[in-house]
Amino acid sequence: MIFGNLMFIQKRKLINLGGLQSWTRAIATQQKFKDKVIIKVKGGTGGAGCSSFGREKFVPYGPPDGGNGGDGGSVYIATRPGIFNNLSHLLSHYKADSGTNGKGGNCHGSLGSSSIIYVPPGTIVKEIKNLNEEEEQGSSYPVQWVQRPGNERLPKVALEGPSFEEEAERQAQELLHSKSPPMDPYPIVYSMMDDGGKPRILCRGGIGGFGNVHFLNEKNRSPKFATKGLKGQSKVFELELKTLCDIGLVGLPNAGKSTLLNSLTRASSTVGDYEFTTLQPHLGTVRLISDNHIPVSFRLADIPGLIEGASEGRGLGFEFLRHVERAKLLCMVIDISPRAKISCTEAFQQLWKELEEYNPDLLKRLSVVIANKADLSSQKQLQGLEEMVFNKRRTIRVIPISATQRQGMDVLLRCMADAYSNLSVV
Ligand SMILES: Nc1nc2c(ncn2[C@@H]2O[C@H](COP(=O)(O)OP(=O)(O)OP(=O)(O)O)[C@@H](O)[C@H]2O)c(=O)[nH]1
Repeated sequence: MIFGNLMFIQKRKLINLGGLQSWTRAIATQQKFKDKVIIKVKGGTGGAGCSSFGREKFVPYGPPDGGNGGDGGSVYIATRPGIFNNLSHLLSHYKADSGTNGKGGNCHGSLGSSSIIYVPPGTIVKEIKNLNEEEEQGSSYPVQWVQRPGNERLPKVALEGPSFEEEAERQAQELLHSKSPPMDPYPIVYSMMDDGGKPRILCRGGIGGFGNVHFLNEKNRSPKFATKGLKGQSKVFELELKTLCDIGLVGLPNAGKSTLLNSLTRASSTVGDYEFTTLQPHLGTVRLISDNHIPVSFRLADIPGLIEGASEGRGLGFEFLRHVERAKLLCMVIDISPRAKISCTEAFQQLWKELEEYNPDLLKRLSVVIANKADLSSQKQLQGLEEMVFNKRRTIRVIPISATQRQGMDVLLRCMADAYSNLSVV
């Protein structure tokens, strides 16, 4: 609690530092954005089998009746679109529940409950380490006993063939192989797409132990041992969000990207009359009905402001361009008001140049140029921009809007939906 208060005071102090005011306010209010995380995942351990014998009135030495232990739960991964925008909600460790032990009277233990890790579509999952690789080597399972076989009293007549211990080990291996799950690919690599949330396995739970009833045979009529449950798989995964959004809004700082995102979606990206208000991408989902009465939905991201020299690492530089690469389509947002630091044609040229220098393929994704702050600008400025865009590529549309006054939104949305639908068809 004291630590919490200190943090709060420190933030207040920072905010009052004159020139840094705007920067710190932005930092203080923005959530963490993570696009790459490493997680450790562990399946649950199987419950132990039970060694017990039936006891009833007039039956003092009944048959073995130890139940099996329950299998440990597994850990799965699935997509959940619209809930998570990035990977910041993930923890560093995930573990499924263990199965419970078997009991006498042939009562089997219950299965450990499995867990599912949810990620946004576009996440790439890679297994980078198998923590129980040594134990999994070879074709035999590492069997552990609740009570070691061979401790029981041996029959008076010497038996031929394998010892109790060897026989029990062979039986346990046979049982485990018959219950073993299908082999998973190694290493696991999944590309998590919007596939209706179908879970995929990360770590399987351990197989539950076998009760003593399984070890009853001609030679050993009273097996006083059972197996312990196996450990669950334990692996380390790297998760990376490759596709951030369907449409990315790119533009110079202060162009009005956040304002536009907030007015088109339910997102609440920080808006401020200063540069670099946005330091991390924010996402929102646009849902609309197309002219053909078909519901269309796409994810829109407000990508932090691009500045001259970003392709050489200036400003948010590579960080910014990495996010741009993850958008399927791009829309440039350009401030066409006379208040803008540079003219709209210069801004367009600068953005074009930076994207081209970083990766010329990015320009192929450009479908719309949004001429924002049209409420403050004259027709002449808009015409100048339209001519320049037309000369660069005829297929790019220029749409004048006012994000604050919500003017021109219908045309813009229709244009975005068309571009997105064409992309989906391809
Ligand atoms: N008059 C007018 N002002 C606008 C319009 N859109 C945005 N603004 C203002 O422009 C300023 C910057 O808006 P933001 O949405 O924070 O700009 P941004 O592009 O997200 O800025 P960065 O976070 O620096 O990249 C704010 O003061 C907005 O109110 C508009 O259509 N008309």
